[in-house]
Amino acid sequence: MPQLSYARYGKDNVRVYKVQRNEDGTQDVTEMTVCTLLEGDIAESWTKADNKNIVATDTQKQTVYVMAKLHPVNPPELFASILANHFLKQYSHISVAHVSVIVHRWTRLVVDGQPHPHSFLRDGDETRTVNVVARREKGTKVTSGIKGLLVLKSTGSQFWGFHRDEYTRLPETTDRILSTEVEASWVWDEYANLDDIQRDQGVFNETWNKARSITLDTFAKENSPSVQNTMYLMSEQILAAAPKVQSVDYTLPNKHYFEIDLSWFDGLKNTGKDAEVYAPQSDPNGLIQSTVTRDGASFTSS
Ligand SMILES: O=c1[nH]c(=O)c2[nH]c(=O)[nH]c2[nH]1
Repeated sequence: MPQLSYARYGKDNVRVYKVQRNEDGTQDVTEMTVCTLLEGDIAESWTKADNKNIVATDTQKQTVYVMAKLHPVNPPELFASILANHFLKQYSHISVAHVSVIVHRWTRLVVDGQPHPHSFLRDGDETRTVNVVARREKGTKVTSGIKGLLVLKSTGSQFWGFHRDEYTRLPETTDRILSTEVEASWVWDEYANLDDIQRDQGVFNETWNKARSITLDTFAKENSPSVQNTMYLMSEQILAAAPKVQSVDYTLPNKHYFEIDLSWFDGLKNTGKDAEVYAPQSDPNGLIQSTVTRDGASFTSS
């Protein structure tokens, strides 16, 4: 007999914008994309065509809008937790609520040397990410992150001493271009309830800013021996800076820039120390991933 061994459902790509009108006449804006997914006593919709326990995905979407009106949307960790816990409170047959939030950049414009009160710039595709899983009677797991942060350094990166055998063609290098699109996330110690998350709300923005600076500073300053080592140094520093973070994940593509031999054209020198013109590669790319946990924390790869 086939069995429904896992099911969840919800609304993805719910786009929400909220404005905050401040007393001094300035305005703040937040634009986000939300995904909600619910688990619980819902199997009979799949197996018996009985929808009585189905909170329609449209209802979930309307709830996102109502919660965004009734509650702060910043920090996104708090908003996602409010939303997830609302689903558990409102629907006794729902046992797990997953909420993810992607916050898009709207950076205040500087006009005539002054921050403009109500005009903003989309300065890049980088997003702030939050993933919350609230389990009935078990607490709320919050994961925060950065995605789409594209960086490049034109020197200060090496890669040598790697394993060589009959399949190896890559030469060793002590000076190469390093470029990656940072995806980083950090998992918070599990929260027992929404009040604890509310109490901690200041720490989420602070940690996001620190994680972003650590990522950028380490990328720029280290003479990197490998993407692997660089991401480990970043992870260690985030754990040191945020005592309530239990683990840090990085996913870093290695976006290659190939040297071009132009010696066929009048003996032009464009390799090694003479390399100036390179061919950026869209694919394939290296892909380096790791999870760094605090001492004693266990981890099983999925
Ligand atoms: O930093 C790197 N790590 C690797 O594992 C690797 N492999 C490769 O071809 N280039 C690189 N660079």
